[in-house]
Amino acid sequence: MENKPSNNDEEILLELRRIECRHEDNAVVKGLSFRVRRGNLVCLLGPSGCGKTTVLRSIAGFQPLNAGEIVLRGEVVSRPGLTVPPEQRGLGMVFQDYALFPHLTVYDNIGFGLRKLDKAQRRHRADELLEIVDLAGLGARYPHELSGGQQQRVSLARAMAPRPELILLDEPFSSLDVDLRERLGVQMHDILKSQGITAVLVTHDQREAFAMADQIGVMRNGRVAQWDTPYNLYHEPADRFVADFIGQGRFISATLVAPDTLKTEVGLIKGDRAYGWEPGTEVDVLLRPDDVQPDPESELRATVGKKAFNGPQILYTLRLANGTEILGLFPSHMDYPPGTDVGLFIDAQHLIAFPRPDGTPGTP
Ligand SMILES: Nc1ncnc2c1ncn2[C@@H]1O[C@H](COP(=O)(O)OP(=O)(O)OP(=O)(O)O)[C@@H](O)[C@H]1O
Repeated sequence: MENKPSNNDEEILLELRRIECRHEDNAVVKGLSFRVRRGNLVCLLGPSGCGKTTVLRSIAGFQPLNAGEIVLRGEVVSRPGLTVPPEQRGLGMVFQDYALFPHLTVYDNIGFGLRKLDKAQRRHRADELLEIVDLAGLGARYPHELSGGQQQRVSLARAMAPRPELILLDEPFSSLDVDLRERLGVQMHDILKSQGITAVLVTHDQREAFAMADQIGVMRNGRVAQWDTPYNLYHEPADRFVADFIGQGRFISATLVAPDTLKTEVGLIKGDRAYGWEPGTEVDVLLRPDDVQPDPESELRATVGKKAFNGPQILYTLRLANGTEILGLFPSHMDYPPGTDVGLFIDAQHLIAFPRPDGTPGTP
C-alpha cells in the first residue's frame, strides 16, 4: 500500500509528501517534501515569512493541509480533510517564548504532561530530566527565578518528559543573546542526540541551525531551495539564493578561461573542480571571508572599509581598486584602521560560481 513504509523506509520517522498550506487564498507552503530519519535533527531555515512556522504547525497538527500528506511512524496523520489532532500525535514542542507556566515550579512544569504517573514517579522523572539538562537541584524554583537559557532548558525537559520520539522546536533561542543561542544550540543538540530523540527545528538564524542540525532545508517562498548538510550548504550551495543566505561573502565578476580556472577581478583563481560551461562564460564567483587572506607583499591591494572585531579575528570590508567590495577575515592582531592599504592573497579552492543572467548562456 502506498502509505505503508517499505522495509527500507523503517528508519523514516516523519515524511512530508508534497504538502501545500494556504492562508485564505494565499499558498504559503507549495509542494514541499522531506523525510526525517529516526534520531536525526533537521532544521528548516529561511527568511521571515517563507513558511517555516506553517510547516512546523502542520507537522504538529495545528495547520490543515490543502494538498499532499504527512506520514508519521508510517501512518498518514494529515491530508486534505484529515488532521489528526496534536494531542494524538505524541510529539513534544518547544517554543520561542519558553511557554512555561509562571505560577508552577520547575518540577510542576516538567511534570505537567505526566499526569498518568503518581506524584513520586513524576518527581523521579523530573529529577532525571533536570540531570539531563544540567539543572539538577533547581526543581523548586519558579520560572522567573531562572535565566532565559535555563528556562529554555526546562522547556526542553518538559517536552522530553513523556518520552516523545519527535520534538518540534520553533525558534527556541530567538529571545536569547547571540552567544548564548549558539551555546544552548550545541547543548540541546547533545541532549537530543544522547536521548535518541528526533527533532525538527525552525529558525531564521543560521548559527542556530548550524549548531543543532544534521540536515538543513533552506526555504524560500514556501519551497525548499536546498536540503543538505550544513557543510554542503556552505561549500556547495545549489543556487544564488542559498549562497547569499548561508554564510558571509560577496560575489565578484569573472570569466571562465579553462574548465577549472576563472579570470576574476582579483586575478586568476584555479578551483578544485571543472565547470561544464563554455570558455568565455561570464560568471559571478562567491568569495567567502576566509578565502581572502592578508599578504603584505602582494600586488593585489585593497583599502580597509568597515571592520568588525570578533575576538580571534577581524572581519574587514575591503575595497578593490575598481570599487568592488569583498570581505576578508584576518587574525585579530592585524588591526588596521579604515582607509589602510593592505595586500591580499586569495586562497579559494571551493569556487562557487553561477553564470551571470546577462552573460553568455552556459549549462552547468
Ligand atoms: N493565520 C494566518 N493568516 C494569514 N496569513 C498568515 C497566517 N499565518 C501566517 N501567514 C502568512 O503566511 C506566510 C508564512 O508565514 P510563516 O509564519 O509560516 O513564516 P515564517 O517563515 O515562519 O516566518 P517568521 O520567521 O517571520 O516566523 C507569511 O506571509 C504570513 O504572513
